[in-house]
Amino acid sequence: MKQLNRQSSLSKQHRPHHHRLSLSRSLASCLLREQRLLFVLLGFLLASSFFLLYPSLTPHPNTLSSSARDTIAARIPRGGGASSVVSAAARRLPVGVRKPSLRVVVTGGVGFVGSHLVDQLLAGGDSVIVVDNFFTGRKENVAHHLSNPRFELIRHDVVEPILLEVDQIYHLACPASPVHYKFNPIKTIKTNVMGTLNMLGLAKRVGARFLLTSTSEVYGDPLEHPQKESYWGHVNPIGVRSCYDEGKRTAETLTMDYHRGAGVEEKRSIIKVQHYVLLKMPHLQTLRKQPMTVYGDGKQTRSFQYVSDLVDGLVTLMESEHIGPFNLGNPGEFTMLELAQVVKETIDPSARVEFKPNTADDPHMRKPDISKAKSLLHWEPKISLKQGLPRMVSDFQKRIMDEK
Ligand SMILES: O=C(O)[C@H]1O[C@H](OP(=O)(O)OP(=O)(O)OC[C@H]2O[C@@H](n3ccc(=O)[nH]c3=O)[C@H](O)[C@@H]2O)[C@H](O)[C@@H](O)[C@@H]1O
Repeated sequence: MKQLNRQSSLSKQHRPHHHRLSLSRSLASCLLREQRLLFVLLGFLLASSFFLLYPSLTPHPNTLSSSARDTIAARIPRGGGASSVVSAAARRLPVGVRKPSLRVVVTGGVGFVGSHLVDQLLAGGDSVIVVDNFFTGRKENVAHHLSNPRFELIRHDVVEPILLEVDQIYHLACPASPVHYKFNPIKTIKTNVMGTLNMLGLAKRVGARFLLTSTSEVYGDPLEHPQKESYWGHVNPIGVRSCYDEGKRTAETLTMDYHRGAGVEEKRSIIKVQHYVLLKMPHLQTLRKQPMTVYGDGKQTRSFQYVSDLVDGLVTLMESEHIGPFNLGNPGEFTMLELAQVVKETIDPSARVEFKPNTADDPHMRKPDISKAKSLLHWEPKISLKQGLPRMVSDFQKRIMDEK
């Protein structure tokens, strides 16, 4: 009996130990069960990330080779700033992952900005289709790509619909200088409205990204200085320039409406807008040995951007996940008289200035605020007016030679 009691007291003494043991066992088995689940989850994650990354890791025949990168670098003197494009592209892609080749449409691609953009896209390994009606653009601007199998040139007016299978659309087609857009104002507004509608319709149908090149003219004669993207502008809606200013503003409205609508109907379509301040320098007149025309008293201010900086900004914006508008301009502000002086100093000290009466609704000042592009796109122009002018001389001299 004593023994029995001792045993029962012993078993009582051992019970907490047993209890702890069984507790830790059940805890261990529970952990093991959970770990199993953890291992299953880990395996699933590894497998899915492998399959997601696999297509981009597979080398594509058209992906950027080191020699293609050299080609970009070799173009820097002509376009300038291309090295920053390579670094901008590299910034967004993980190490070892190459940019897949895309099919890209550039409307207005034989124009001044368009042709420099085409150079860069082809150098980056993309396939490019240019759609242009040759209103102001010239075939010579893209002649060096005609034998490239990744390049296609279509003579087409964007006011008519066009069907293409593409991944990205850069919509640049538009008469751009006052002389050209005032030449046929009805056609100018038709191009901006119907042309933009047609290209947006295409973007929606094929799920392509869309980028509209707007203009700083949407700010009109601004009452805010410098101009932020949030500024609504001060535009004469019935003046002689409104076919262009209001045309581009409507094009922006359409783009944002398609973006908002497309967010519901077509999730793949990411629509972007941008403004920029134009650079077309230097005065071709100086190179042609003609006097430089300065309208009004020449005290109106403008900002001038070197074309490669702009192209860099356009590509960076298209590749990013941000929706516009973005000011892609150079905040350096000059009066027209200061510009004429810089042109004289850098191109021809004997160049003369000829004053002419100013055109109606000419803006008094223009300077973009680019803080949004700087903080979100990590983009800013690199080439100043003084650095840009000499670089452009050889390019423009070649254009003048081609004209003869
Ligand atoms: O903000 C600006 O100043 C302009 O900058 C660029 O224009 P840009 O390259 O300077 O001017 P052009 O060399 O005249 O290029 C315009 C291109 O559009 C083409 N275009 C013009 C009119 C038209 O109806 N369809 C069309 O395809 C022209 O043939 C030309 O190739 C952009 O293409 C314009 O959208 C923008 O308005």
